[in-house]
Amino acid sequence: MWTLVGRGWSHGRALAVWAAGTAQRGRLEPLPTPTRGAPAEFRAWDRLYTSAERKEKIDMSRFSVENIRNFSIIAHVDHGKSTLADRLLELTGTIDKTKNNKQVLDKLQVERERGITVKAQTASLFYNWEGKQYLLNLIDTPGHVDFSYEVSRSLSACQGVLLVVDANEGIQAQTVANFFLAFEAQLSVIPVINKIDLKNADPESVEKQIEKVFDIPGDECIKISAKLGTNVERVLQAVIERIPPPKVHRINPLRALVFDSTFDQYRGVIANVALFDGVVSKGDKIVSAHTKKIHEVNEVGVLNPNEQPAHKLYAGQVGYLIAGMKDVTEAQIGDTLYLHKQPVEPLPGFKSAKPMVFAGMYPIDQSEYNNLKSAIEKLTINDSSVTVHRDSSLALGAGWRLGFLGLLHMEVFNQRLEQEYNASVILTTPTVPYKAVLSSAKLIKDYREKEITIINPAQFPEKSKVTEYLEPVVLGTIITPDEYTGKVMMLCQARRAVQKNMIFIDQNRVMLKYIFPLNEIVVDFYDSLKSLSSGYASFDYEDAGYQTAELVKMDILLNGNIVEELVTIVHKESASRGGTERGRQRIRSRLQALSCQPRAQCGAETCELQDHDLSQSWKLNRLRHPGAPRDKAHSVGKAICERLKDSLPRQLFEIAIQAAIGSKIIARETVKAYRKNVLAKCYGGDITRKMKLLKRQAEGKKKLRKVGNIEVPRDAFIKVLKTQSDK
Ligand SMILES: Nc1nc2c(ncn2[C@@H]2O[C@H](COP(=O)(O)OP(=O)(O)OP(=O)(O)O)[C@@H](O)[C@H]2O)c(=O)[nH]1
Repeated sequence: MWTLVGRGWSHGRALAVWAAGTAQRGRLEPLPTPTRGAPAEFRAWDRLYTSAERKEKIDMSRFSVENIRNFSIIAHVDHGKSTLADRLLELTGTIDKTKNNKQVLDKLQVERERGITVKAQTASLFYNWEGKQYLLNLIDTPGHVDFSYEVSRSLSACQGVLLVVDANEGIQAQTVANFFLAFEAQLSVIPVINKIDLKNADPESVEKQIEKVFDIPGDECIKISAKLGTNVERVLQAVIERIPPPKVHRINPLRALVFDSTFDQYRGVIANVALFDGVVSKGDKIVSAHTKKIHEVNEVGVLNPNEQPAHKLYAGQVGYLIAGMKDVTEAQIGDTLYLHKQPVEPLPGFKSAKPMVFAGMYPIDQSEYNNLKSAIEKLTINDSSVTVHRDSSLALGAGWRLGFLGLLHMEVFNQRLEQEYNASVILTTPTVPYKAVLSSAKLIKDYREKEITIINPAQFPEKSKVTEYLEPVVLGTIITPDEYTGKVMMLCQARRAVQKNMIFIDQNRVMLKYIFPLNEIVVDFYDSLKSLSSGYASFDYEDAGYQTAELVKMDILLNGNIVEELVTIVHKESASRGGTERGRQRIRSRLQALSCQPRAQCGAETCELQDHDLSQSWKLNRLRHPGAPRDKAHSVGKAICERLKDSLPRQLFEIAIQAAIGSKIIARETVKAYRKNVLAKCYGGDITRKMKLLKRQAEGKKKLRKVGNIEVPRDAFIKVLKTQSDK
């Protein structure tokens, strides 16, 4: 069905509109799989017009509160949430059943390219069962730890969840984290064991794991294959039977929670709302509890899964609302909306997301500053977990320091800026938020606080100004097959982690809990864990506050000039100063446990330590291998110099890359100069003439080296810290 037909639309007119839209926006957004049989290209055109112009409004009053179920699908990465959502959309007739329905709710280009969900998506399904028509509001959530904020927000609009677990992989770290989010929100949990069609599927043992870890009786698990559609109908029935309807009152004044929002450049903010009380319709004057600003509602509706305008939205329902909000301050996620002159007690809202990594973001060209500013503002409406502070750098000009929930989140945000807003940026080295406790009353007065948070390493205060430094820590959960436990523990110790707990979740799978310094896991811990466990171990973490740490600022210099954007804060391990006898004793006993000898006595070509990140096991290394890096700062400095060397293009002059702590150089690499063959034209000839030419070339290079501007490529900053492929 092509919705433009019958409304005075001709193919020609539609084409003109398409052309205008394309020219204005530069390109069309990637499209979800066409629904209701519409050709993909036509679905693009209909985005240019308000939903009201092209669709009949639906009457939502036919769904009484008792016939509404609001639920999320939660799971570990790749356990099949979006595939299950596809089947539920098909079963309820929301989309046509075609072979092309693959992760229909993953609408963003970045989601399609990376094959992961990064943004929670809502879909309202209409389903007839036992003679009653039900409204099932489904929210498909991301699985990756960086996007768990999306999960917790989605849960606020729900009364239950489908907890999907892969029948082959079993319970993984994000399964545990997501279960506890739902449990703490007191939601009904329906365990769904997916992928039973796989050859190695073992649904019975996964059932036992669910019983043991979550205390849910095994017979409550529904075993399905989302891919083949096996038993998916039972999931819908369980949603109706086991998830309670929302507890709301339609006769009370309006109380709507904004749990998500997106930005449309033609219509402004589209707020996703869950109505806890009352009714809302077009023309209503609503007030934001946060800004107290009054807005007139232009459109309300449900997502089916595309926008479907409705006459009204009623308490208990989940839908969208457009009210002419144009900027980020007017569209706060967690805000409560109420009717003008009918104030209500605001809903609790959400804990704001706590950024885990910060990085500087600058326009490639300063003339692009305003465009980039507006793009960042619009994208932060779509992704409220990003924090933005203004910043500037000598080399890169005016920009911002942005806070993200992890490195993947940072990369996805960057990719979305490029794909959705055509904005290219320079991103600087990511860092975690350290703290420093200031030592003197004068400093405290200057900074206006005793404890400052350092989100830019260039502003790291010297040791003389502080009484102590603090680093952020997280509580990490690792689930691994038992055979890898030893290696996993070694890796954790090398990352300065402290073990808190260890339990067997079945005969051969272990769940480990560690307190990690955030800095140790944020970049490549996950990759190391995956590689040492042949991909079987999974990892999730949550904030656990701060701990005292010995930190030092490490500068990176290119031909003697500090690259401010690459300044790094590193942990200075006690052993760098030789360590204590107790420390050395502990290391010896660890070596003993590994049946390994210290230093030169270790004759093994490969030993257990070498299977994982050797540079991180520096303490043990030093004891075993003479010449191993002396401390953490040395190994980090060396690694940064090496990676920078790989990403810097050769120039006409030599480039010295150095890592320094204060005035002490701790690592050095050299990028050799291109060498023009100045002797090419000398056929035979006098040796003194050749020497003269070579001398002149050397002098020229010396001069060039002094004035030469070393260009650091845009992606070099990320490459410097990130050695391996995407998480
Ligand atoms: N064999 C089999 N494969 C499945 C099944 N369900 C999902 N898959 C596959 O598993 C992969 C991941 O599926 P998704 O639905 O994207 O998983 P997800 O949990 O939504 O992933 P994220 O949103 O990135 O966390 C895809 O390749 C699916 O085709 C199933 O029942 N059987």
